[in-house]
Amino acid sequence: MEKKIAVLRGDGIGPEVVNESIKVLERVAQKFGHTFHYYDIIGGVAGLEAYGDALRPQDYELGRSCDSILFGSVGDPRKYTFTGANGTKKYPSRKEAAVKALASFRRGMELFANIRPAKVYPQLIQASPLKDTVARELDLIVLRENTAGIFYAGKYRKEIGGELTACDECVYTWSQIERHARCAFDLAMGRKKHVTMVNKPNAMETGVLWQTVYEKVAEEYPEVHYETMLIDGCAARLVSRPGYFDVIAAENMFGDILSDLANSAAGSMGIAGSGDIGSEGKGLYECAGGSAPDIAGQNIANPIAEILSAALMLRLSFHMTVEADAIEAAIVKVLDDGYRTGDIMTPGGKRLSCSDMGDAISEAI
Ligand SMILES: NC(=O)C1=CN([C@@H]2O[C@H](COP(=O)(O)OP(=O)(O)OC[C@H]3O[C@@H](n4cnc5c(N)ncnc54)[C@H](O)[C@@H]3O)[C@@H](O)[C@H]2O)C=CC1
Ligand SMILES: CC(C)CC(=O)C(=O)O
Ligand SMILES: [Mg+2]
Repeated sequence: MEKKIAVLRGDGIGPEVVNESIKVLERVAQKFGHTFHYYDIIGGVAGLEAYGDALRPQDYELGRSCDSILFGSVGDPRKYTFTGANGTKKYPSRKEAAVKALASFRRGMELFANIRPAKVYPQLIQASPLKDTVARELDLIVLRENTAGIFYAGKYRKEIGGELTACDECVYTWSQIERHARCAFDLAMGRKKHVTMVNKPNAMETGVLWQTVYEKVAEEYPEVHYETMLIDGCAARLVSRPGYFDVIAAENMFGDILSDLANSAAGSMGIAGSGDIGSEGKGLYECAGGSAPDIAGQNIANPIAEILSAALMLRLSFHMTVEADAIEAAIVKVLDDGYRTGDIMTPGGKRLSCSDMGDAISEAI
């Protein structure tokens, strides 16, 4: 098969981990007889520095025209503020910020389903901050809504009554929730048939609408055990009984937070793969974590998150199941062999650099 992949390496550790994903994809191409064509896009802070634009319109069109996008995280808090003419710190508006590169694809391509699996690898159980007995049952998907909510509705920062004031509205439509609900129930049908829809209807009108729509869609899936849970209670249960969950369905901001929580409970953000998918089948694949500026440029990041994201691309957008399985099995083999990057806090093991971990996974395929 031939596939076109847009590659946006992004900022911080983005280029380091994306390069390892491409190494692994090339090994898959060689072994299974595929051809992947890569189309580079410079975006995020790198785009701001190169072109004064976190994502140029022509680069958005390029990404959209490809079969999928492999994306390194964007943003760098070290470069987020800049000094204004009078020496005061200034904060850019969201339109000027690096996140535009990500938001443009998510919104423009209607990639409404952000699939974020989190599971504890038995080999990494001691890396979890949770007790062994609690951690070993963690195997879930956070399905985060990706195109609406507080990230995208009415926003302002202005002076009102002599005081600097800011506002972020949270808006959801019935159809945005409905397509998300169908995706959650379909995912659950292929797993443990359990959907927990997380929101805050006791405080938010959008939460009430989420509940109404989800209840209606749930009627079409009588085999699935459906329930709602308040976001705060869900966060608590994620660390006390993570094995309780199967598919956690959440609006945008809650899903953003819970997916980091679930993956950190599983051992590290360095193993957190993620895929943003729309109804056309195309997707944007990126690790769930950020650009990790604290470890950038040292070749010590864990490439597994980005490699798992590439495997998700093969599985969900290219329907290459055997190939995706091969990547996931190679990761298990490497972990079985005791190889670890520095973020994995297990005793012993052989510490590898980011690029050596990429080599090891690629050789294990
Ligand atoms: N999809 C995207 O483009 C995302 C971008 N960001 C951006 O990333 C920047 C940094 O955000 P933070 O809050 O620091 O979150 P972060 O996820 O980048 O880092 C949090 C912690 O996890 C560690 N970590 C993350 N990924 C790792 C990996 N692959 N290997 C080893 N350790 C890893 C980091 O070293 C750090 O200690 C910000 O500008 C933020 O806006 C954050 C999340 C997603
Ligand atoms: C840069 C953020 C808006 C994105 C984020 O945190 C995420 O996608 O997990
Ligand atoms: Mg996040």
